[in-house]
Amino acid sequence: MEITFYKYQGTGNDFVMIDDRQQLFDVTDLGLVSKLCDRKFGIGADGLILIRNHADYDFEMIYFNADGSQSMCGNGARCAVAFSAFLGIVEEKTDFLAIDGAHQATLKDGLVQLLMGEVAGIEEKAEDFFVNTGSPHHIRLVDRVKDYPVFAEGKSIRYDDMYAPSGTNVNFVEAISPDEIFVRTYERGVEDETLSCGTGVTAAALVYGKDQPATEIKINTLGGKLSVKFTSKPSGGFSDIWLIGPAEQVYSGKIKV
Ligand SMILES: N[C@@H](CCC[C@H](N)C(=O)O)C(=O)O
Repeated sequence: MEITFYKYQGTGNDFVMIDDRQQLFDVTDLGLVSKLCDRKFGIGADGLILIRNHADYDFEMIYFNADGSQSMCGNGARCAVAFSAFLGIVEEKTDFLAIDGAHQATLKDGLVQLLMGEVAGIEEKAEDFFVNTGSPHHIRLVDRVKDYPVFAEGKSIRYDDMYAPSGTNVNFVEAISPDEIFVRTYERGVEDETLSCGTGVTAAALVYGKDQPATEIKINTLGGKLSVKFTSKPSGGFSDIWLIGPAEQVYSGKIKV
């Protein structure tokens, strides 16, 4: 059998995208997901996304990490919006469904603005923080993040007993100015540092932004620039959280499986 795929990237977080409106992809075949995401034996990607029809939404995004596990993916969702526009399913605005619920998004000139789910609050974890932005994120503020041992420290926190059994993603954040940060992320399910993580930078922006007057934080990642806008609630939670950044088709092809 051959599968037609499209490869997308959003600030270097890369995804195999499949138009699965015919529902031909076996979502229980996690070995196939891992194989397609394998950088040596498959196409190679941080994750795989299926676009399916949904009765109440423009489309449904089904996201898998490279190891076949599932969670919400912010950069993947931005790429799914761009891919759905490419397929002619949506134009400049969309309402779609993901694993964590309904999302709105707009697409203009290759830039996708994605409305994230509301965040109930930020948990303190000793000197660090934990936020769920659709996926779980541990946040640590550090100096000189470019020199930080992201893989070693990220892996150790990801597997710490406090997050067992499901684990967490881990973000290391350096303050650049009152409205700008640099974020590096160790991703659960990829089990490595990725060039950018959308739900991760969103969590980092909320943790950093809660102590700043700014309501929009500019984000630098190894894969490019994003920004996050939000409204703080008196309860300590956040609403109207927008993740903004580019999403691009890189190539398309067919793979024998
Ligand atoms: N890269 C994603 C996050 C994907 C999910 C994560 N690895 C998890 O399992 O929680 C993003 O852009 O948000």
